[in-house]
Amino acid sequence: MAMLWKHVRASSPLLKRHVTRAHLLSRPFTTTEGHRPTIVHKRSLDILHDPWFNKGTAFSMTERDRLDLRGLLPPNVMSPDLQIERFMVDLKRLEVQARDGPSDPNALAKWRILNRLHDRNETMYYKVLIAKIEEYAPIVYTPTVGLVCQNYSGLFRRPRGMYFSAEDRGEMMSMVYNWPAEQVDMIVVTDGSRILGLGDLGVHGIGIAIGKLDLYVAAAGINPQRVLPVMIDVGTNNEKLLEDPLYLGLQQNRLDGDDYLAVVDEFMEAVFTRWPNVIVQFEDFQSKWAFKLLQRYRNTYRMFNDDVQGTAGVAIAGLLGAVRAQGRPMIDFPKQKIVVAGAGSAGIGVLNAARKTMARMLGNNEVAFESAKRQFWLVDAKGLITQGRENIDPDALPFARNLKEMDRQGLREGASLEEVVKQVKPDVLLGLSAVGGLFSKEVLEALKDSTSTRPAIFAMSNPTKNAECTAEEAFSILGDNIIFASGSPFSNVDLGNGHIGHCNQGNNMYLFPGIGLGTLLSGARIVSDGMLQAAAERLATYMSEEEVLKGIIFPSTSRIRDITKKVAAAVIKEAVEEDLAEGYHEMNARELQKLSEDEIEEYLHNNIWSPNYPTLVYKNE
Ligand SMILES: NC(=O)C1=CN([C@@H]2O[C@H](COP(=O)(O)OP(=O)(O)OC[C@H]3O[C@@H](n4cnc5c(N)ncnc54)[C@H](O)[C@@H]3O)[C@@H](O)[C@H]2O)C=CC1
Ligand SMILES: CC(=O)C(=O)O
Ligand SMILES: [Mg+2]
Repeated sequence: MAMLWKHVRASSPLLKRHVTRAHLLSRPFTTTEGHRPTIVHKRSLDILHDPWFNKGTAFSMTERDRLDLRGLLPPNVMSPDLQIERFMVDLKRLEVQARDGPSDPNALAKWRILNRLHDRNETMYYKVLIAKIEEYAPIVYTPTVGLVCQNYSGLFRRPRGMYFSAEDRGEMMSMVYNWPAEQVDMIVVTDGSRILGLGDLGVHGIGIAIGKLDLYVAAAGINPQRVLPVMIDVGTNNEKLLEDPLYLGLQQNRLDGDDYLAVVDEFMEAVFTRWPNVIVQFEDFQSKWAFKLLQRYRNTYRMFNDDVQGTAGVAIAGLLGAVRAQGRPMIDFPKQKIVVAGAGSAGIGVLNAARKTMARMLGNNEVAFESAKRQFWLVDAKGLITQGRENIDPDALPFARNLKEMDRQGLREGASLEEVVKQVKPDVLLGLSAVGGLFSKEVLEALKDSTSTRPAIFAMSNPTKNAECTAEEAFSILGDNIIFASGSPFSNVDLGNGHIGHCNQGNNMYLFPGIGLGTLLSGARIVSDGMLQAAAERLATYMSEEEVLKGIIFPSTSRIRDITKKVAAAVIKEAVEEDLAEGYHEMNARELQKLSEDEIEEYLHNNIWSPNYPTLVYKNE
């Protein structure tokens, strides 16, 4: 974020007056929209160079006069729509020879064009993104964001977000005031240690935090002036980066143990001191720290881990959708046999949530919880995990299979994925391994013997090249009577017999924006398990019976604003029911409790940011 913004403030003073409930519902709290003007303390070129306020050729003549802009822009005043049309001509030129979206060879060039727009005019950038989210989510988010992080030292132009490094110990509490915004609603923080399935990308991983926050703005309508991408740079263990003279981060090995914790603790204290109501989303931390940090902070701060908790919710929704797609009721979920490849933060997060969901359906008692774990077979880099595994990871231990039981199934410690699929004949094969092609021809062939009437394949690893299999591979080997979902988007597959294999995108993008928005507008003290469960259940019931039977278990990204609102409403309701909601701005806890479901929707509708240019008025500071 350009430092020249530092002394600029958008102020929209809240009028002190008696506030009625109807007024609370109807009045947007976000600053830059609606009819009230936005006060700015700069003029002339400074405005044009400020992406928060710049409108480019859309400045009206009166505004040009008022802000000393006359003569600094070409004379033709353009409507926002025409402005976008002109921008699109440039962007579309690249698509002439493009293949399908996800494997688009021009994806990086498109990202550059969009990023330049982001740098000069945020309102227009988000207008484009929201209008064409299906087309540009794969550019600003997975898969292209992975490529961006891998090439970040060359792509880096203007800084965006904040960097807290191991060198900043003792300074973070004051550094946090260098950020120009008085209010920050959402932080996405990473330490760059496991970016998508691409491993340790060090400081270049900030691209993932930027991409996730783009979705917060586009899907959840969080005001872009109140989001903050953060990189915690504790070094990197990536040998290439350690030796690369162009690397932008600290060239030292990652801090570990208490030294590492001290840096993250200091960061959390600093941001919550300046912005006590902020929500912090942890993103792409290596599994080793993902669980520990979640346990360390989740009962004290408003935070959640997207890879552990967001992914779990999306997977639960997808797994329940797969049951419905077999023409069975969701309550049959505890009968599903599920093989999971990948025992990292994402895989274990999914398993814990799936086990709890099954246990709830089976009576919600200790016996149900114990028996539910028998539905899962967990395979990692060393094969099937059993109680015979040496130095077993404590997070995987609850899912380690009993050796005698496995013997009866013809399996052993370390059995290969193919062997496991052959013996178990699972209903679901779910990959969160980060290994592209792991669901090989042999593994998919073995799945043909599944006892399910409609087996499901979730190749959830990102970006596209890390997907466990492609849609084409799954449908060509198993035919169209399957459910297919992937973390990064694939195009539907034409099976040549008049049948189309439907591709779902199974990505935490369907939940994290709604979890964040619901937490923000409820003012929940923490992000509880109940709130996460409510979010997942809302996503699970979003698709109609007819869609699910066609194999469509997740909405298309073009519906992301709608699903996000529904998820946020479910989160608010749950936060109120659990007595965690402390309210947001003028909507206090008591008022929140009185809202009906319709009123919650209205409250949400009125408090989400839309990309419209506000009228700007200059005032001396
Ligand atoms: N679709 C989505 O919404 C999400 C997808 N992911 C993806 O999940 C992947 C994994 O993420 P994490 O769990 O955090 O990573 P991680 O690195 O902690 O875990 C990877 C796991 O895969 C296992 N593995 C490696 N090779 C294997 C093999 N040949 N067979 C079976 N297992 C193998 C490892 O032993 C490890 O347990 C990443 O690609 C990430 O992009 C993560 C979060 C959300
Ligand atoms: C989607 C996501 O959060 C990941 O692949 O890590
Ligand atoms: Mg992630």
